[in-house]
Amino acid sequence: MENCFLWPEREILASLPPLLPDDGGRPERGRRDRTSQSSPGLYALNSPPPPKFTAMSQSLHLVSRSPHFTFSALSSAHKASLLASPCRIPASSSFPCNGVLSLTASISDSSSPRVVVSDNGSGSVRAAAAVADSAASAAIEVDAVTEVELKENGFRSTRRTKLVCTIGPATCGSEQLEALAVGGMNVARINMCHGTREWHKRVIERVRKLNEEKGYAVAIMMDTEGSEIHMGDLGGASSAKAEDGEIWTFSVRAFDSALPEYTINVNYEGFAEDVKVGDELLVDGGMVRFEVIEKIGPDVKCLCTDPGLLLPRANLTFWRDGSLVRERNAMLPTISSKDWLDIDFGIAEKVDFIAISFVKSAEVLNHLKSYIAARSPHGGISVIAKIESIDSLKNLEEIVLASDGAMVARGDLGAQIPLEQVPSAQQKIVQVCRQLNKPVIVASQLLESMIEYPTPTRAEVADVSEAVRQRADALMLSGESAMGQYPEKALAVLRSVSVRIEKWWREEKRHEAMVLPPVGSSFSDSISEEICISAAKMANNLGVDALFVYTHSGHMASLLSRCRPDCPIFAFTTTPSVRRRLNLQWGLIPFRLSFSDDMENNLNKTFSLLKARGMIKSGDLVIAVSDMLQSIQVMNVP
Ligand SMILES: Nc1ncnc2c1ncn2[C@@H]1O[C@H](COP(=O)(O)OP(=O)(O)O)[C@@H](O)[C@H]1O
Ligand SMILES: C=C(OP(=O)(O)O)C(=O)O
Ligand SMILES: [K+]
Ligand SMILES: [Mg+2]
Repeated sequence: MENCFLWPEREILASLPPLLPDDGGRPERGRRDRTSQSSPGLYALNSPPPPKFTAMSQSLHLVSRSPHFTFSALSSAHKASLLASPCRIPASSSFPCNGVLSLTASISDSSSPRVVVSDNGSGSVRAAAAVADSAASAAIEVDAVTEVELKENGFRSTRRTKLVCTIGPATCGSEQLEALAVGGMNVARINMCHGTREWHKRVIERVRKLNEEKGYAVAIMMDTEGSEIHMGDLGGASSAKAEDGEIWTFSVRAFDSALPEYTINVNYEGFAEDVKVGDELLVDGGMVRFEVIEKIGPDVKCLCTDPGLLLPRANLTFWRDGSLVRERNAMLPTISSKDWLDIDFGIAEKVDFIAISFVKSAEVLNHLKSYIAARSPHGGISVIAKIESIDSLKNLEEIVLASDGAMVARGDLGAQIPLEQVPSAQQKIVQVCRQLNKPVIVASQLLESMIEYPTPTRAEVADVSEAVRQRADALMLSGESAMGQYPEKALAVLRSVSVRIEKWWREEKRHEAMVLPPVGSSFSDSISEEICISAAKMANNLGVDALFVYTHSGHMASLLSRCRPDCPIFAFTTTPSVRRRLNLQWGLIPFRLSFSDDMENNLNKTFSLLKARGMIKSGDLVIAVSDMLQSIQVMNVP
């Protein structure tokens, strides 16, 4: 028994190179390879399923003849409601006929099986594949980096956790951007708190050009500045050192000429009125601390009590008797007039995501979404709510519900609540997002030391691991990629830690039993949810190689992603912008593909296109779902 534990342990050590641009590790074996698994030790540890393979192929054939198969994929609650009220299925729904009877009828109609369990040699399949082959115009687009990763590692070991990189002076050039794309960046974030719109526009253009010319699908996220209180630009200096015992002046005056020595500009006009003598002033959530000792008109004199480096535009908070002071600054609008101009810029540039800083309630998100909808009718922009204030924690559920996704913005959050409360807040936010089916990004200081050093601390690796283990959709780099010395190395660490922890977690089979409450508002939505939950469960139980989802809006893909299945999810969508936005969601490999309502045709076309590119092979076991036809199909790739 001990050996069984030693073997995989050794494999882990052997395949874990030191901070390793390589995703480390061997390909996880596909379903068919498992039968030839030569090392029984792995299975002794993992305790899954040599017997399952034989049982599985038998049950597949059995299942193909069972008219109840699709039906049993629905939960008993929905079965009951389907039976009780067939007329609730809207006539416009994508069911082939109306209501429940058609569901059973179509299943028992063997010429048009809704549950297709491969009969690989079937002439009709081959003929259809030939048709698909000849339709060479129907090309398929997938991220060039993902394609290489799929081919090299086998698709069961592709990375499920998505990676967001903040672009700054260290990474704004085309070559640096390309290096990040190659390194696995799924989303490039631009922070409107820094730089000019022209600067950001050039970054967007470079990313788009790389996507077009090199076949990447990097999405763009624009992050608003928000109405936070922050310091000015330090008169052009890249930083300033504040030493213990020094007295600095924080002023709301506009200085025409150079800043006087030991003077800091503050962007919030009410600052001098709001602070009181004795308050504690925190720069960047405590990286430097001051005590307010005197107020003289617009100037506030402060004594440095914790020395440190002041960075341009660093965030400021002030505390009284151990609590954050939120006086009039709490009344500042979430979206400032400058933010609205930035949002107009984002809409004009067709960014994929707009992240809103310091969200306090759902109201502002609803307002913004209607603003965007009126100006960008194609609906190509998702709104991400940054959870980084006390108010956003108080109103977490309504905010997440009103958003298209959320960010655990730990930088500012840690300046607004005690640091020791940040981990539980993170866990809660990740969980709420998962339950409400919204993608969630864990951000800030994941690899902070890598701004200066080429290797992360062990504690940072543990922090990244925890976010991956919580199954957050995405991890984000801030200063590490924007202005650090080792942006690519930092990205490589996120990548290798993600892949390693995901694999470990699958092998350990310690999947959390998270209850996924219904999120749909219509009956048709509920059916989609149940189908996805069932398909994901089947995929795990049968050990399938991939889930395929055909989706116009991306919704069905996100429902599958929410289930966090063991196998990757190939998400096919017709729209490039949907494809880019799916890049933020856990486990999804987005493809652009034009497809029809004819699922059999879609599948055959997909199989032949993916086979031609060496991304799947005959015999791979696939489960397919779609938002055109509410069905689950199980088949081997012909
Ligand atoms: N567009 C930019 N131009 C210049 N510096 C930037 C830019 N974006 C980010 N940075 C630098 O990277 C650091 C980390 O980025 P980020 O976390 O997004 O901002 P912040 O520190 O203001 O929260 C910033 O403090 C800033 O020094
Ligand atoms: C991501 C964050 O926001 P920003 O970097 O814009 O301050 C944060 O506060 O953690
Ligand atoms: K910001
Ligand atoms: Mg912030």
